[in-house]
Amino acid sequence: MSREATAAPTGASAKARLRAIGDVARNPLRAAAASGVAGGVLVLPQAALIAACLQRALVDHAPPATLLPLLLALLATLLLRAGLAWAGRRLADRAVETIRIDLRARIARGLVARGPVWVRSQQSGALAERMGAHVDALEGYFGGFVPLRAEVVGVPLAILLAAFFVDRTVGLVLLLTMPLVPIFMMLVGWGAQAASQRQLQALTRMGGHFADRLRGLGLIRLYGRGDAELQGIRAAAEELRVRSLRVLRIAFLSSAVLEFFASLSVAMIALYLGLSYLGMLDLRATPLTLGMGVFCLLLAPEFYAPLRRLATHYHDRAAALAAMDEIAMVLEDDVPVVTDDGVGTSDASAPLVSARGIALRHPAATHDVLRDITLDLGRDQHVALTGASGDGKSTLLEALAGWLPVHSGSLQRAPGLRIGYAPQRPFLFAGTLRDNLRMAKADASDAELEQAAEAAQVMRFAARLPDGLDTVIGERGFGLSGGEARRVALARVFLRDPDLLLLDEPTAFLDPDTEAAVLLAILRFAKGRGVLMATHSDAAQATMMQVWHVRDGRLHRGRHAP
Ligand SMILES: Nc1ncnc2c1ncn2[C@@H]1O[C@H](COP(=O)(O)OP(=O)(O)OP(=O)(O)O)[C@@H](O)[C@H]1O
Repeated sequence: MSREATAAPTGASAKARLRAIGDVARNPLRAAAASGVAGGVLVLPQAALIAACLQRALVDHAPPATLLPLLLALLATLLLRAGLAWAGRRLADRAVETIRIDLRARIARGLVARGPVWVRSQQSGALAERMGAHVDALEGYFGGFVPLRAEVVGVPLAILLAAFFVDRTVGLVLLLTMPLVPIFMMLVGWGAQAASQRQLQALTRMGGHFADRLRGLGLIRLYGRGDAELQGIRAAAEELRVRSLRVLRIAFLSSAVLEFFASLSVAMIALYLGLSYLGMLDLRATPLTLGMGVFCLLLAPEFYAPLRRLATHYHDRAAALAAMDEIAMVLEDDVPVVTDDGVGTSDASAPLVSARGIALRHPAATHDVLRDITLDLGRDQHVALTGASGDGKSTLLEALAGWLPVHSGSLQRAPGLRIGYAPQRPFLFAGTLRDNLRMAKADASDAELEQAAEAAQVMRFAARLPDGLDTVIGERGFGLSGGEARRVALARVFLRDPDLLLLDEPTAFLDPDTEAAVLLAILRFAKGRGVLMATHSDAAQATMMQVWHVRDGRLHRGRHAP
């Protein structure tokens, strides 16, 4: 039997999750970082070659032809650096694309695993934001920040060593100013993550708000609420603007801090070199040549260049951490899992589903809709489920179908059980009726589709449509009546060839004639299968062997067929 069990949330931090997500593109990310470091270190020969050219041309007065090899080597270095930068960019882009695709797939799997009841409890616009804008918010982190991390360590270290080698004072200035930069960046970064999180939450809220209002546009017009709703959208957009500006302010501040320290230390080096040339400062054992000075001056800004680039991506890290917290809500990792405990039996008399003392509660609700439900449903057991509106019939069907995890107790299903569930509000996609039916069985032949449509009385209305089953219907079944949409859902159940049919008011909205035909089709199809049918219809109840009632949160057994 399969059993529903709740997996403990992993509770992983956003940082650990980001690391795990980056694992799918570990190699391109490493290669991008390596080309960044190589390109950065090449600044040493580049500066050395420029310095040597100037020394020979201006101080040694060497003939121009002798400079040619140096100039060619310089050109080769520049080309190599450009090539490495291009390759690094390509690799980082490829890594970002891989991560994006993988993450979106994981979010989709998370949504599927959480089930339609959970998804229904969320704002669809907010979910779309998590899949769209929030995933895109990781681009700057993986495409910019991550490859730069290695560069920030490797390149300044190489430059520092070279500077010490040429002039100890210059090396010392670089060494002393270096720690100031990360310290200030960290101070700024503390506020950045919280601000990014608030910005993303505002974005989620606005997306959710907007998508909801768009869907209910007809209703908004009907009740003349257009202006009031516009105010709501304006307020959500204003909140987003304020929070985005706060994030930008922090980003600019961190860049300004860095620029300040970088400029200050370059100025200190320039001052030291100038004073040395003028003979006003003498800290060296040997005289300072023009080439040495140029080399140091060229290297000084390059020393801070990776850090400056990292600073521009520093708020990307904060944004990525904030986005990760939002995305984690819909990832697959923390979803209750259905495990197979292997106690099932192929015995035809064994129940298809078996519940022991289950309590059912909707996500975010504070009380159980149903409690202490114990039931077995076997093959050839046909049960009508009745009860007052809102007493929990649909809730029980959703739990048996696996859409709603049980709150407590145990629910077991026979291994490999095929369930056909026709919900009260079936979801129909924009497309042809035929496409909508084929969802239940992708490889169904046209004959199979037509047979299922005929049995579920879909052909009664489809035959009158201009293109029959090839008629295009709108999103959520636009263009079909409530009764017609339910018959499409029933045809899907027939196509699925299930062991257990869970039908939620399949004959609601139908005229007595069509209802009788639908009930007959269900009965014919139900042979050798289990059926639980929620219904308010006396005619539907009369066709079932047993009637179960839900009342006051409990299940009561009723009539048995003779
Ligand atoms: N997503 C949800 N969150 C919180 N409560 C919910 C949610 N969905 C349904 N409920 C509540 O659960 C209770 C049972 O609802 P359910 O749809 O199962 O009733 P029902 O017996 O099928 O009603 P009907 O005959 O009108 O279809 C109702 O009080 C309803 O308000």
